[in-house]
Amino acid sequence: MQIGFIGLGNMAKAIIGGMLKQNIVTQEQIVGTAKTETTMEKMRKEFGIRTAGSNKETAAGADVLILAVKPIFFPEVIEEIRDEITEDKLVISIAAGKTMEWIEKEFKKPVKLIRCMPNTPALVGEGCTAVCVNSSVKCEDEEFCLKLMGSFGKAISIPERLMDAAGAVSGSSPAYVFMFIEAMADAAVAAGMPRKQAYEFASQAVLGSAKMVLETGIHPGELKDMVCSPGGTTIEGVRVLEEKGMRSAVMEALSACVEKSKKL
Ligand SMILES: NC(=O)C1=CN([C@@H]2O[C@H](COP(=O)(O)OP(=O)(O)OC[C@H]3O[C@@H](n4cnc5c(N)ncnc54)[C@H](O)[C@@H]3O)[C@@H](O)[C@H]2O)C=CC1
Ligand SMILES: O=C(O)[C@@H]1CCC=N1
Repeated sequence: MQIGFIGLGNMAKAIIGGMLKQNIVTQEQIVGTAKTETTMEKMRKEFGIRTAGSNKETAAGADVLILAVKPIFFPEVIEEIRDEITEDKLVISIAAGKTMEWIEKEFKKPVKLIRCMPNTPALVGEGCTAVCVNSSVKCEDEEFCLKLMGSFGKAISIPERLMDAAGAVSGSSPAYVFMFIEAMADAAVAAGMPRKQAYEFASQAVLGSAKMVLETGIHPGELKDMVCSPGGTTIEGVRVLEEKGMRSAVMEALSACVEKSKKL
């Protein structure tokens, strides 16, 4: 089984790093291409994977081909590899916004196609990938894809109409969570804490809170109430967050993300 990557940027790196860490595939099974030789050299050094001389070569040698370039480059990449995509090959797109119907039309022929929306926490085995498939994909291909994407976190099948929402709440949301961690750490630094320690506290609090939601099944609102002692310190912060429109800001941000995805 050869896994090909077209595009070796942030997301491909996270997926490759995650797959190798979990021993789901070996370095010898991964081949990829990027725009520049510098990127490919870095990937060979960092992950020990192979790189090919062209996208065509990567596509030709791959049983499973992951398209990991920016959505805007899809037409030129598909044009380049079209002839190499035989009906036995599984093509996985991780691009935001590009529907399976649009991608298949670009290929100008039926393609065994899976659309995924991963996120960068894949790199540390805590990714979350939304998966949907087209009608050419067999049950065992979908199972295989869920296993592959599940090797570096969770993999969840969803209908394609939810892909834009998945992009916001999962694909993009790590960026918003990192901003939240930075902001909390900045406040701790302002209150005198050394920066390194501030990141440690803020990150562990986010990790622990997320675990509580996932593992206890208790509603996030109830978990919040458990932190707010009557007349205590936390509720003062909650009051300020409500006053500054934190929930609304987050909802507006994710809605903007969904809208942008629909336009890609
Ligand atoms: N970064 C993220 O957190 C996530 C990204 N995605 C999707 O993943 C895809 C890639 O995004 P990033 O990794 O963030 O982008 P990036 O800019 O970090 O990487 C893109 C890669 O594509 C390569 N590339 C560009 N044109 C090429 C061509 N003609 N042939 C071969 N390689 C080419 C570049 O050299 C680079 O290695 C996008 O479609 C994005 O929507 C999906 C989920 C999360
Ligand atoms: O910003 C982007 O377009 C990609 C898609 C999801 C996360 N990053």
